[in-house]
Amino acid sequence: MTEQQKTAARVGVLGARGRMGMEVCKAVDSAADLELVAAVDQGDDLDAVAQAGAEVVVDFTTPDAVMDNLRWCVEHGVHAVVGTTGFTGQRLAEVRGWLAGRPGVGVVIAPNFGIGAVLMMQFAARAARYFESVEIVEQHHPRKLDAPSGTATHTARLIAAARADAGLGPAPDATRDEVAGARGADIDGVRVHAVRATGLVAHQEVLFGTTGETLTIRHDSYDRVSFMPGVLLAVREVGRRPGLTVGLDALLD
Ligand SMILES: NC(=O)c1ccc[n+]([C@@H]2O[C@H](COP(=O)([O-])OP(=O)(O)OC[C@H]3O[C@@H](n4cnc5c(N)ncnc54)[C@H](O)[C@@H]3O)[C@@H](O)[C@H]2O)c1
Ligand SMILES: O=C(O)C1=N[C@H](C(=O)O)CCC1
Repeated sequence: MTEQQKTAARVGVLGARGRMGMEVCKAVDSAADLELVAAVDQGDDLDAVAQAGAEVVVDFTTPDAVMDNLRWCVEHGVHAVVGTTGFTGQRLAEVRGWLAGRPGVGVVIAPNFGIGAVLMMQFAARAARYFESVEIVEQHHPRKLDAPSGTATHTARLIAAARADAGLGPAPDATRDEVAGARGADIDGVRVHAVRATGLVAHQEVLFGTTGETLTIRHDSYDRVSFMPGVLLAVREVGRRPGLTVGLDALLD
């Protein structure tokens, strides 16, 4: 074992055989200051993570699995970086409840670890107050289990909060006859349309409109490697941030 390995942070990956998990294993393996000590997937025993002495766990599993995994991490004093989607306000409150009993443990949950995607969400939140209309179109690969995406849901919530702060009412929409779903999902009053097509990875457009002009903010992840700088940043930072951090914004600043 080299001197560097002795001081490297010990990382476990959950969902290690999945699309994101495999990419995370490669990224951790290639980082001189991190050591991949456990790669766990469905059916494997989580105790392998404890036995390997993991200090940080990265979870890219499924919305059905992630809460049990996260609870296990908090109970075992292991910091967690979570990219898995499906986090409602209720789920976040539950995680905060677990963390209250383990004040030294840090958890970072981010709907999108792409730096460009984080900026796209920030730009959208900043623009929201100036436009009476807004809709989100997210586009992903067809093997994605959830719709709309976690990123689109998070963006819609940020926009809705900014609109409420600015005293904006509902966006104008005269639709009277609708084939179910034609106007997309309603997330806190913001319409979100989900496209699934082979060849796509992860893409999102936020379309704003007001009299005489529109503004489109678009982000594209063409490769899952785009998420890795954000994931590694969170892995390095999570132990210095006890409690729950939602989104990558605080870590970038
Ligand atoms: N935050 C981000 O930047 C970001 C980026 C891409 C994907 N995601 C999200 O990450 C999640 C995974 O995406 P993916 O494309 O890698 O999916 P995937 O289906 O390729 O991988 C999920 C893996 O988790 C495994 N798994 C299921 N239950 C498990 C359990 N209990 N313990 C351990 N492993 C388990 C599956 O067997 C599979 O290998 C999704 O929720 C997706 O939306 C987030
Ligand atoms: O490929 C996925 O699945 C992705 N999920 C996240 C989401 O739902 O927002 C992030 C982008 C990729």
